Amino acid sequence: MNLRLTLAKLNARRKLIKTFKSAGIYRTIEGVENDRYIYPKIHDVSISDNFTRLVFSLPNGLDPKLITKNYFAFQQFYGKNIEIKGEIKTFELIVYQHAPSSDLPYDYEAIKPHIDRHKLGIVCGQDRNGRYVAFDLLKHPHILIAGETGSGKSTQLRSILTTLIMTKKPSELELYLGDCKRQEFHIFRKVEHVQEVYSSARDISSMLRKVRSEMDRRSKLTEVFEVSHVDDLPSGERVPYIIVCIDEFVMLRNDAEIMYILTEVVAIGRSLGVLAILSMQRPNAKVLDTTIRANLTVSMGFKLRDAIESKIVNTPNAHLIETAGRFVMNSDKLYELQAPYLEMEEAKKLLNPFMIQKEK
Ligand SMILES: Nc1ncnc2c1ncn2[C@@H]1O[C@H](COP(=O)(O)OP(=O)(O)OP(=O)(O)O)[C@@H](O)[C@H]1O
Repeated sequence: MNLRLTLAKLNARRKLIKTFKSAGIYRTIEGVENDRYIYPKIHDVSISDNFTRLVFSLPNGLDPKLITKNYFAFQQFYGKNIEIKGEIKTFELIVYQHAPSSDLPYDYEAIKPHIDRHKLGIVCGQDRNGRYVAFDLLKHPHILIAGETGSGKSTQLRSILTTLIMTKKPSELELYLGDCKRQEFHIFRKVEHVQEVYSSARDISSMLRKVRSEMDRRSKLTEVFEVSHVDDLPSGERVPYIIVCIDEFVMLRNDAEIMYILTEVVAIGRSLGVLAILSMQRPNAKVLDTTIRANLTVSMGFKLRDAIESKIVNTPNAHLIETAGRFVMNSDKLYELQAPYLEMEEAKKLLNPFMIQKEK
């Protein structure tokens, strides 16, 4: 092996041990004279043109959440362009040479194969290697999208909803949309999948009451047919998935009934095929410090204002993002992704075939 590569690997390994030390990622065994520290074990270091990859595993008994909590320490040592994969014991730290591309025009044909693998595929964006990342909303139910004004969260909502509409039939998916800023969802109003689009708290409240009574009905159906998920109902009883999507839902925080129903949706909706996507500009611990937060299993943190907001949203370092459309996603794993850019006019064109005449 060439000497330069060996040295580079040794350096990367040393830096990782320093990171563990400075972030307190180790187990302490208290001894009579001296305490002993057990650090994670580094199994492999590989270096390619574009990235360095380090694989390590935690000593038994060490809380894996320490890794996500100390994401900043990894960035302090390795720079901003890193990604950490892994869940319980074994993790991969990938240190990239370059930031992800900031130019990713929305391309339905390129996205489709990635979401077709899932029952209810959600397109997220591309990672640094140009790979699309998508997930199944049924497996990771309920999404929080946060970001300050101009960070790209409405564009992301638009791309997620447009993609869902293009991939699912109206008999498979129903959308209930709350547009508190009255800016975003008008383009979906006439789409066949869209049951309702409302802006005022009063209307959104009555829309959510309908969703709740549908949840009650589905709950009874699952009891009668003794199944644990609506997908397992007999074919004659199958129901479409429902997605409740509310842009800037913090504006509704004073409406107790709305918050109550949203809490119910995120707490029990999954097995009933009722899922939520909520967005907010200013993450607010009061609004999120409830059952709602605990049940939103995916967070997408676009540019946030400060470290406190990044912490509330659970997307470390989202406040350090500099580019619109870039975000940190936390769905068990952390990703840094670039969202597809879908302009309003382009979305309208894509939605055109799904428009129907509706009563006012
Ligand atoms: N995925 C993207 N790729 C490149 N540029 C983007 C992307 N998303 C958004 N932008 C740029 O950022 C601008 C603002 O985007 P967007 O309206 O989605 O932000 P926002 O966070 O929803 O802001 P607001 O809360 O004010 O509505 C867009 O007009 C566009 O120029």
